[in-house]
Amino acid sequence: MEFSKYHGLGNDFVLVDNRHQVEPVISPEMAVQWCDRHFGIGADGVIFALPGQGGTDYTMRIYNSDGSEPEMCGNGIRCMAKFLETLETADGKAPQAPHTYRIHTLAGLISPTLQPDGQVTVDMGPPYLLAREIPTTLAAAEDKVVAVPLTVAGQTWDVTCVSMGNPHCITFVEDVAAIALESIGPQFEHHEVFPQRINTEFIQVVRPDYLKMRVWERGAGVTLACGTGACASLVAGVLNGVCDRAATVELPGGPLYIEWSAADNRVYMTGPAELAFRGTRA
Ligand SMILES: N[C@@H](CCC[C@H](N)C(=O)O)C(=O)O
Repeated sequence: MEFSKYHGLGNDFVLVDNRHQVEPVISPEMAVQWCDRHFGIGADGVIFALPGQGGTDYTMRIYNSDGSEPEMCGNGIRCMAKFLETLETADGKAPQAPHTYRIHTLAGLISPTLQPDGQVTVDMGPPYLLAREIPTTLAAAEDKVVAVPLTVAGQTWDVTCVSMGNPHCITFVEDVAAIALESIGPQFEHHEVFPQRINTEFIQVVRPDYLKMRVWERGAGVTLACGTGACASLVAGVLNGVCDRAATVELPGGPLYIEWSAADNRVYMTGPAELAFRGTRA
C-alpha cells in the first residue's frame, strides 16, 4: 500500500489516498503498527483522505498512534491540504494558491487554504467552551471552565478547558521547561473528570502576543506540536486575560500563528506542512 509521510512542525502523519472508498483502508490496529517508531513507519497518527460528504470536497479521518480516533487534528489538516494539492496535481487539476478546501471532519466543516508562500491557513471554526461540550465534570454542564482548580499528582493546577472539536485542558505556568510532561501528562489524560480523555497543554506567556507551549496529546503522548492545542491555548489565554486575540505560539517543533477573531468568533491557524517522504508498506 502506498503512503506519504508529512509533518507540521514535527507533528508527523502517514497520509493515505482513500478517495476511492468511504471507510479507511486500514484498521486502527494496523495504524498502531504503522505509527510504531521502531517496527513501523513511525508517526503520531495516520490520516485518510476520503470522499467528501454533505457537499464538502473531501473527508478527513485520523487515527492516533494508540489507534483511537480523534475528532480533529490541526497540524494534520494542513498536511492533508498539501497532500490533496499533490494528488490533484497528479490528476492534472493543480489548484492555484490561494485555494481553499472544504473538508468534512468529525468536528464538522474545516477549511484549510493553501497560501502562495507555501503556508496553510485553516479556518478552525469556533471554540466550544461549556463543560458539557469539552466534555468534563469540572464545572456544571452549562458553565465555562476557566481557571478551575484540579488536583493532579498531588499538586493543584488552575486549568481552563476548551474544545476545538477535540478536548483540551490548558494550564498557565511560569516555565514550560520545568514541567515533567512524561509523568504528569498521562495523569491529566486519564483523569476521571475527563470522560473522553484530554489533550493537555502547558503555556508560558512570554508576551501577550507570544506564548510558549508544550503538549501531551491524548492517544499520542508528547508531540513536537499540536495545532488544535495551540488554538485552544490562545482561546484559554484570552479567557484568562493574559494574551491578545492574535499571537504566535512557539512549540518545540516551531511557531504557529493563531487568531481568535472577534468579528466571527472563529479561530484561524497559519503554519507550515511538509512532505518528508513517500513509501510502500506491505
Ligand atoms: N496533533 C493534533 C491533534 C491530534 C488529535 C489528538 N491527539 C486528540 O486525540 O484529540 C493537532 O495538531 O491538532
